[in-house]
Amino acid sequence: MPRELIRTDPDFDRQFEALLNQKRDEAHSVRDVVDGILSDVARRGDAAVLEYTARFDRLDISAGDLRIDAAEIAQARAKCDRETLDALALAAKRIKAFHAHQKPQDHSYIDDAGVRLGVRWSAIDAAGLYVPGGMASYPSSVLMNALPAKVAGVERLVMVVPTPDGVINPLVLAAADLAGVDELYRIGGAQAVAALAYGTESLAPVDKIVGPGNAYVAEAKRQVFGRVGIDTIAGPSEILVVADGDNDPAWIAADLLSQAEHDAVAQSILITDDAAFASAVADEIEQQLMSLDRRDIASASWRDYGAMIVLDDLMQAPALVDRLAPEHLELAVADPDVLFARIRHAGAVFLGRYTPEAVGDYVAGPNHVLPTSRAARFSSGLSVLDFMKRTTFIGCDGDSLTRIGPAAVRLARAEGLGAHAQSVSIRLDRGAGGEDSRKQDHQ
Ligand SMILES: NC(=O)c1ccc[n+]([C@@H]2O[C@H](COP(=O)([O-])OP(=O)(O)OC[C@H]3O[C@@H](n4cnc5c(N)ncnc54)[C@H](O)[C@@H]3O)[C@@H](O)[C@H]2O)c1
Ligand SMILES: N[C@H](CO)Cc1c[nH]c[nH+]1
Ligand SMILES: [Zn+2]
Repeated sequence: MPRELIRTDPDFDRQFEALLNQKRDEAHSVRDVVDGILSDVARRGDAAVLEYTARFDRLDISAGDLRIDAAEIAQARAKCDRETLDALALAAKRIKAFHAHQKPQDHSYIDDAGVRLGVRWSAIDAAGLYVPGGMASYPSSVLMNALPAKVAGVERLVMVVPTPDGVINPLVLAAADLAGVDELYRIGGAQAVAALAYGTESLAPVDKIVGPGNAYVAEAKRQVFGRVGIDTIAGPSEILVVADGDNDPAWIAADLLSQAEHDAVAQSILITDDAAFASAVADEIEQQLMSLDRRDIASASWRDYGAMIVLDDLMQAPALVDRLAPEHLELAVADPDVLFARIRHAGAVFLGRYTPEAVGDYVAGPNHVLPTSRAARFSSGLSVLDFMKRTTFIGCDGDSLTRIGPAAVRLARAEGLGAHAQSVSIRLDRGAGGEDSRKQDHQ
């Protein structure tokens, strides 16, 4: 049974704290296993990747088969039905349009001292896109990973996806083709993250690795950070639904199960102000589980990590939501904006009874690669900005250096860094601001 927390219970605060501290994806064993895989791939390259692929994905191949070639992609595309390809194209169009709005502008200005200052944005050269594939296949995650990178202007898009038993959903390859992925490899887990970070004989390293995945993938990204960039840690899925008693319990049950079915360590939480509604949702979940294909996964997730929280008043919800900082937050109430205005920490918010989280997983437009495990307190979902970085620039002429340079000299001396002081003062001493220096200014 999932946890039940009642606001009026004297033990509520302790129980809520325990819910917050429940660990789903940070087991020590995962950390050590990943550490071993990363160092092995760094040392032995393809040979190690092939061994782990045989062990974890039951796929015995040679190095020449790691990459998925254009012919296999074309064959896969041909196997997809027209309606599904059309749905994929609609999703791609909407995702691209939303992300196009995120493209940042360069800017520069000349300040009061006459110094030219600014910021220039540029794309990273090569991005590694992790598309999960262990327990389900995610064509939608191909689009969510690749399209922001394309909008940003990344030149080399390298996608990895595990193919358990050698099986791959053709729509995953069709999505990669549609999104303009440059290289595809049939590998997953920590070994794929290692290959992207360190490079192997078959795969040149990338600059940044993005994308969701299970606990092994999330931990591998944590461990390679620094050698390469990473996006947020998007681990096992989560949903928090804030719902009043006017909802249909079947709708809310379906929403909670939509994320529970991702992973036995996914988490679904209901917050309501109506105890009878909470128990109707719980009954409905048991009903719906019976006919769900992925009932084993979903019921394990609901049993072990599910929770129902009953409050006296839904206006108590925002403070709890902010502490939970969920990946997805549904506000299934008549006027969601009242609660939304009071909430700051959530990866993505779904407003009103007619916005199920699943519409955001596929076609709404915003990214579904979102921070999990309370990382929404300090990070955001995948965006165009994850594939770009800023370079600042500074341009002094003789006059402006004369204005701000003396303070730099003084601070450099205060830090005991004589060469720093000298590199500024030498220019001031030789007449910055004077006739000769001005001739070379701003060329
Ligand atoms: N947050 C998001 O945006 C988002 C989006 C989609 C999916 N997800 C999440 O991604 C996850 C996908 O997980 P998945 O398992 O289906 O696919 P996955 O591709 O993340 O993981 C599969 C890989 O895990 C590795 N692995 C499995 N067991 C292992 C073990 N015992 N030791 C070492 N490595 C092992 C294997 O290498 C395997 O190839 C789910 O948790 C789902 O909720 C999150
Ligand atoms: N809900 C997942 C993110 O947690 C994304 C996804 C892809 N397909 C279905 N769902
Ligand atoms: Zn989902």
